[in-house]
Amino acid sequence: MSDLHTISLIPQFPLRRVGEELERLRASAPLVHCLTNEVVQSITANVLLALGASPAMIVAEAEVADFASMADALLINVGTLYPARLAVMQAAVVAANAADTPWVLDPVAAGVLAYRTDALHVLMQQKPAAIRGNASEIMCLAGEFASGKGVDSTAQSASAIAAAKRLAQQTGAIVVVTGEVDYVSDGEVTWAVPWGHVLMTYVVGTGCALSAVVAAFVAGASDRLAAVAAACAVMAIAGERAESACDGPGTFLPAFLDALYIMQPAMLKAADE
Ligand SMILES: Nc1ncnc2c1ncn2[C@@H]1O[C@H](COP(=O)(O)OP(=O)(O)O)[C@@H](O)[C@H]1O
Ligand SMILES: Cc1ncsc1CCOP(=O)(O)O
Ligand SMILES: [Mg+2]
Repeated sequence: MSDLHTISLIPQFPLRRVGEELERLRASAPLVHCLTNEVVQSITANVLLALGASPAMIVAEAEVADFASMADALLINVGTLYPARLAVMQAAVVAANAADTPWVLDPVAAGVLAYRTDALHVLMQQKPAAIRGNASEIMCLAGEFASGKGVDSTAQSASAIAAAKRLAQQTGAIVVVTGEVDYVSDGEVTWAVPWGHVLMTYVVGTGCALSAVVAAFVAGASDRLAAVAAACAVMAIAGERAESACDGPGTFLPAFLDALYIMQPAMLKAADE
């Protein structure tokens, strides 16, 4: 089947379900343990707070296992990986799995460098609830010969749909490949999440912050596929609204945080009626 035919058959995730999932997140205000890179600490915490979740960046080796056990979800982002950080991430993942804390993997720059790619191949076998990456990253983890331009993708998300499905089947995780359209798959069912704006790629950390939002939505979710798709939709819709209220990257970020904060579940639910 051609790629174009496959894409045309992928249904759009319904706004009604986005509203329901956002309502659930706001009611539970999940505590999200973030082990992420230095570049995006602030945008990640601010995005989670604007949405109604509680971020905490607990990084000490002596504390991560305990905190991963008490958090509602854990984020592992390898953007600025080095040996001590990897050891801390491994300890957090083991503790999260022991405590049934769902965790999300952001494979920043998978395929670009051997050290992080090898580490990611180990991490992805440790039962992440979700994996969120751009097209180059997802294709690499799925076993294709792919390499981005540093942390950025050199491929379109549509060209990584088959890779996302395969990676979901291999790992048991919900897999998201982001780009102009995000695709979210459990290996059987795949949703398309449109909206968004290219200006989101001119502000560092929108992808990393999305992975933290995926963790927040996965916390306590009874339908993980829907939770992850809703996370993507909320970010994309906020990106689109922020673009229409800003002049460029500098004013995008505050407008984006405002759009997340004022997003109303009831309006999303009514939009499908
Ligand atoms: N061309 C685009 N048009 C609309 N939204 C986009 C576009 N590219 C990326 N996005 C959005 O930006 C966010 C970050 O995605 P992406 O740039 O793929 O991740 P990363 O920053 O990890 O490379 C996602 O919410 C995605 O939907
Ligand atoms: C620029 C950079 N360098 C290492 S991690 C990082 C942030 C990447 O953020 P994102 O994947 O959200 O674009
Ligand atoms: Mg990224």
